[in-house]
Amino acid sequence: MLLVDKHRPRKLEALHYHQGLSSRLKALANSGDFPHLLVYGPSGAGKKTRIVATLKELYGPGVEKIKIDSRVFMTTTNRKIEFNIVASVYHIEITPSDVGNHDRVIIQSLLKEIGQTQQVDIAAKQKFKVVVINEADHLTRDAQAALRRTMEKYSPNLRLILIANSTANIIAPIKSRTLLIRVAAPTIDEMVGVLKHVAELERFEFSDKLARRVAEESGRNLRRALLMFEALYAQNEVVKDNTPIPPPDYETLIGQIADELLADHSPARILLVRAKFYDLLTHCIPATVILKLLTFRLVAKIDDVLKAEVIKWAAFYEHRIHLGSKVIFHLEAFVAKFLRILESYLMGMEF
Ligand SMILES: Nc1ncnc2c1ncn2[C@@H]1O[C@H](COP(=O)(O)OP(=O)(O)OP(=O)(O)O)[C@@H](O)[C@H]1O
Repeated sequence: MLLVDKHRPRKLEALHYHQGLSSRLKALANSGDFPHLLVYGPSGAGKKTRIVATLKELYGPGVEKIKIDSRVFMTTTNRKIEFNIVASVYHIEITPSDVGNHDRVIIQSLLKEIGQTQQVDIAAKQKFKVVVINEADHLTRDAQAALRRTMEKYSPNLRLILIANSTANIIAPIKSRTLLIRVAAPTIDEMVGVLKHVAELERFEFSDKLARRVAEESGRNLRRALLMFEALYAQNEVVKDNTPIPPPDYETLIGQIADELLADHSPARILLVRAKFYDLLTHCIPATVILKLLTFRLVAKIDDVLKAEVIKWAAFYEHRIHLGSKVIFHLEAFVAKFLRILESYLMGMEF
């Protein structure tokens, strides 16, 4: 098991930082009047960990016994869409953005079904079920409107916890019906505290100086810091204060893709790079993360006049990724576009 999972705190009291927030969540969970929540903050700040701990406070340890259900939904055009649900007796967790534009169907059918049934366990501490919605900021407008309606209609049986990176894409009526909770990224000192704690549990020698370097290089993303910390010990027999910190494997691979594209601009390169894209995708690296990192790597190495154009097309294909279903097409299309822009520039043509 990876350290990020092995040492993930399971209770609100065990969370290392933002103590004020933990005690507020605890008070809410015990108040008997739990509201809908919108939890937002940057990646790796500990949103999910905090929510799982809150659910435990609400329902007790039974909430940790989860199973994965695969369900099939029908769209209005009679297309079948498969969708996975993570559920315990007390709550369910969904990521509607997995089905792109069909997210409204999921929200409507699933929430209606849950909202109309009461808690099965009579001894449950709460009468309502909780629905955790991941990546709520990627929901389409239609899905958000459907969500807003369910919030009003089924509120006796249902509480929503929406997770998002930012509230910018969330419609105002949802914001006004939820309690907004911001989970800020931990400070470097707070991260050093967590890293030292994990090192102690694993009995690793870990100096403050090295902990600080890991925290700083992770960009205040705690998950990334813990992964880097683990890689550091897995790849080196002796770890010193100045041992280079290896970047995650997927970043190295994306760096290689960027170098290969810059070295040769032929169509054959696109084919070669495709295998690497598949490799990343099968390891569950989201296509948007691949596109973003690849763009940053490419932009750092091209002429200034091209930068704005490349970023514009990266944004265009990122949008396409959200709309379409075969992400590989859009990654390849971006690569082809990039090579065309570069070639045109090198040949002195308009791009
Ligand atoms: N308060 C905390 N104390 C100690 N460790 C923590 C704390 N919060 C989070 N962590 C660690 O950081 C890791 C990342 O946290 P988490 O998955 O909750 O982040 P997130 O904000 O939901 O990220 P993302 O938005 O990318 O899904 C967890 O696996 C856990 O090990």
